[in-house]
Amino acid sequence: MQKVFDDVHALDKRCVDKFGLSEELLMEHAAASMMQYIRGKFSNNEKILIVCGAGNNGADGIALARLLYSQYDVSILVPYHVKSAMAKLQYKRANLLGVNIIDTLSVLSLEHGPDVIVDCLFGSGLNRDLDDESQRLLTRLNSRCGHKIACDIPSGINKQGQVTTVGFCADITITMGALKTQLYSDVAKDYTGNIIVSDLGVHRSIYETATNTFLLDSADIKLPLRIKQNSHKGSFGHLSVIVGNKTGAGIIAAEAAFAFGAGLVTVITEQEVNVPYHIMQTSILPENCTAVAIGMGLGHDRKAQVKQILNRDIAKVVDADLFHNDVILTVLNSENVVLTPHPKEFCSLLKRTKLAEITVVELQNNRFKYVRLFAVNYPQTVLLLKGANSLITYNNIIYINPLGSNALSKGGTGDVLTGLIAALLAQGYSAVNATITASLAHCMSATNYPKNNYSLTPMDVIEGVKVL
Ligand SMILES: NC(=O)C1=CN([C@@H]2O[C@H](COP(=O)(O)OP(=O)(O)OC[C@H]3O[C@@H](n4cnc5c(N)ncnc54)[C@H](OP(=O)(O)O)[C@@H]3O)[C@@H](O)[C@H]2O)[C@@H](O)CC1
Ligand SMILES: [K+]
Repeated sequence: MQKVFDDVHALDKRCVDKFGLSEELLMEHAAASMMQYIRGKFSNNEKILIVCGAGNNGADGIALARLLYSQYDVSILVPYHVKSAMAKLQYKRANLLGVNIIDTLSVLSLEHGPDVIVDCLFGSGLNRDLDDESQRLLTRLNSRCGHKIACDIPSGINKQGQVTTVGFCADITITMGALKTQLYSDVAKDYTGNIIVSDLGVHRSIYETATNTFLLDSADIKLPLRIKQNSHKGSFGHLSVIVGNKTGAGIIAAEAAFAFGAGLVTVITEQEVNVPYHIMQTSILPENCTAVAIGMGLGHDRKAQVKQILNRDIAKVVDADLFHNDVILTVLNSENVVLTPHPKEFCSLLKRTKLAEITVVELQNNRFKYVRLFAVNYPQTVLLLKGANSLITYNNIIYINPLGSNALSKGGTGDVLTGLIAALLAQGYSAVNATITASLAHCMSATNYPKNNYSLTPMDVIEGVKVL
């Protein structure tokens, strides 16, 4: 788990004030980390184009050019007059050294384009929409071949993680000092490539302060591995899955839960459904069940039974149609409840809770803002907002799961996730731990799928979970 910050300016300033480092020293480390990456990956004399803006992001790039000069065939493109004091200083040094400085892309030959393009146009100082010239430049850079490196933040991604016009499409983002929230918006996922952090003069653990946002990784998974030999099926919980009129959703969730360690799984259904022999079925909630999964494929029927189940003091994961029903309000802020909406369902939840009345577009442009709003008002409820980077919140902390893949953009995969969370709740995991592990398992299964990114089925995700 790594720390993530909304704003690192305060961290830069703290480094200067508290440890006596200078802005110039921090910048030297930023440039050196990009140099190390390039040296580790590219042999001498490769062609490198560094595109530098007027501020300190540009200054990072000009300093990088100085470090790479003579080992590589380096050019810096400086399309605007350099403005910041550091950019002016770095420009002067690069000039004295004899670095090739150009002001337009058209002087570079198209046939022998650069092997590496480093984007240092805008970083954390992007404070307005890109003008036409910058948009054209980024579009042309994106269309060129070559390994693409973004310095700090791909140019065009703003503080909210939005790309309002054009953004630099990087293979890798080398971000300075610490991870930033804006790199983990859903939109940013198509621009950042891999993300690595550069230390800035002190080790990252010293540079970073406290935060309430964390980035999950595969090491955070806690699989329900069984320890005691002296056990029986009841030792691993009894999950009830409420099956609605779209029966498939509940059955998929039940299958997923069985594969993820639940000792017993029962589907609660009004009419007999076709389930595998190892899954039981009945019409009322068994007394000994230890968790419930409810909402998938439920429609708007069975209101009385739904209300009764939601009122039972039992761990539960709530999904799908229930976000369009005021009955959801009855479970908010009770312990051991996990909500798993997709963006449209979350908008409905925000409306029902009277926290906000917004469109899906507004939500997707500001996912962190609205998840925090919900978290502040319902700190005891675990929320998992689905997306390219799913966000999990509990107790005012946000956990980002960056492992999602487009292979999961399929009907039924959400029902698998519900089943995985419910399986862990049934086995006694806390609501937040169940959600973190299930969310990671879901994504890791999809990533491990050996074929391609279009043919994954919910059953493949379940199969993958079996071999994590
Ligand atoms: N602080 C530190 O200690 C360290 C900082 N570091 C580095 O500094 C970076 C932040 O530098 P920064 O604050 O100078 O901002 P930056 O991203 O270069 O952009 C500002 C310039 O862009 C301009 N501009 C903005 N939007 C625009 C638009 N749409 N279209 C056109 N122009 C636009 C804006 O113009 P202005 O608003 O002044 O008119 C200004 O000239 C950070 O990302 C990291 O790489 C590291 O070296 C580590 C140490
Ligand atoms: K950049």
